[in-house]
Amino acid sequence: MTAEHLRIENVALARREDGTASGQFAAWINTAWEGFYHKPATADQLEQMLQSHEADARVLTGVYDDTRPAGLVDPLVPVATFASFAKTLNAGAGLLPAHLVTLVTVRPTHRRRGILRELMTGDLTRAKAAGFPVAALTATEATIYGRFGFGRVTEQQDLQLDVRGDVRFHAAAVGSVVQVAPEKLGDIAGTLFERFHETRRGSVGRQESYIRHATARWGDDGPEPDPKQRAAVYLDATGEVQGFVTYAFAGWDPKPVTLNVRDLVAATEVARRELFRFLAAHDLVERVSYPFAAANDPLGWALEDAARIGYSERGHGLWVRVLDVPQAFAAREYRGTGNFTLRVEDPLDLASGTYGFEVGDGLAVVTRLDDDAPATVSCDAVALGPLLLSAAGVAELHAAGLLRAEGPGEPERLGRLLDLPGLPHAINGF
Ligand SMILES: CC(=O)SCCNC(=O)CCNC(=O)[C@H](O)C(C)(C)COP(=O)(O)OP(=O)(O)OC[C@H]1O[C@@H](n2cnc3c(N)ncnc32)[C@H](O)[C@@H]1OP(=O)(O)O
Repeated sequence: MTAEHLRIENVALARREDGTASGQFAAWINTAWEGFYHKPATADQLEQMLQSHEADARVLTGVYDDTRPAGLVDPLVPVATFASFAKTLNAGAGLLPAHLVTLVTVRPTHRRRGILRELMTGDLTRAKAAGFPVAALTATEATIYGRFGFGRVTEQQDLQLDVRGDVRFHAAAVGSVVQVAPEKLGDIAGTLFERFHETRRGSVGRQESYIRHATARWGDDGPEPDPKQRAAVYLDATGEVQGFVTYAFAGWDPKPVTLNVRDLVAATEVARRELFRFLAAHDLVERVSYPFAAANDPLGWALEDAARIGYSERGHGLWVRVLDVPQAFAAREYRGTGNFTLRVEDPLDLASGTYGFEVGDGLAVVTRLDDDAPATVSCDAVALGPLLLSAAGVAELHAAGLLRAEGPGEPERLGRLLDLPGLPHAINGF
């Protein structure tokens, strides 16, 4: 529990009479930025942040410590920040309303006193009451959020493509790539992402900042225009736009000379391949670096020489917390026909219970049973995210100790119902 002198307050997305961001909003943003070691926001940046927060309809929470000496500290400055907003998660057979958590910071003077625990517990409880079947976040450190029932569902890594010489692809080029001014991506970027999002298991909806980045109104250094950014779109043989990429030259000093992809969204695998072919065709550049590669990126199969690809910065991507088991697991795909009973133990008591699954025709009917109904398999809340998105096979989750199956051969039988081809993947963070 936080101490009595700490106040938890909702921070309004408010403006002063002159239209600029309110002092409380400004102090909240600057505290959150300080938590991630950014410089304080300029007035223009604050306005950008306010607009994007309004577009996302974000809910901001600040924690205030009134015992700090008033002469030394502006009382509007929080000691902790926490934000959430609503998007969707592609669970495989449908898009689930998803409660997204972001900008969690606690000042060093107040850390490890239970502030995060209190904020997260209250927030997830309210999200469940509001009807969200899942919550999600992208984490700075892997060891923080499992205790709150978030399980890792995607991996992401930097892909480095060696583009020295002639990069050869198995398939002949199709369609065409057109270089465009980034501002032309205004409508295209959102539409293409929605097409990707509707088809890719594990994808999570994008916040407003992605459009601002795509159009170079925001750059790598924050919410301000970035003239370094370039853009291109891919058109298929019928002339329909099927993908876009934004990228920037990293300069002549870092070696190898690198082109950094900032965003690449393709509605088809062919569009993705052709955008990489375009990137690989840049003269004077030795390497193309792409930051959102999946654990087993398909680009390797497109190249005659897969050894041109290297990976670095392998890390966790999206973390998912199931809040409502029947609703979440009804939006997932299944295989075969059969049934099983799952018991969930949840330290926050949000998803606890025993659930019956009747699987058939690629879907499942999931119902809550009496808590003491016999279970064929049991797990803690932290395993629900990976199980929901089939981020690992049942046998792997069982061997990892995340799933406990009650009989010989049970993991294999459940795997035949639950294991899906391919891995979930998300191409954004928040
Ligand atoms: C979704 C996002 O925004 S990800 C970004 C998270 N923020 C950051 O990384 C910025 C820098 N770090 C911080 O601001 C803080 O240290 C936070 C937010 C990570 C933790 O806040 P605190 O208030 O200190 O956490 P709190 O005291 O509530 O700890 C809750 C639990 O998490 C654990 N914990 C807290 N921080 C960490 C950590 N960095 N690594 C591992 N465990 C942690 C605590 O041990 C505690 O465990 P327990 O309750 O099971 O015994």
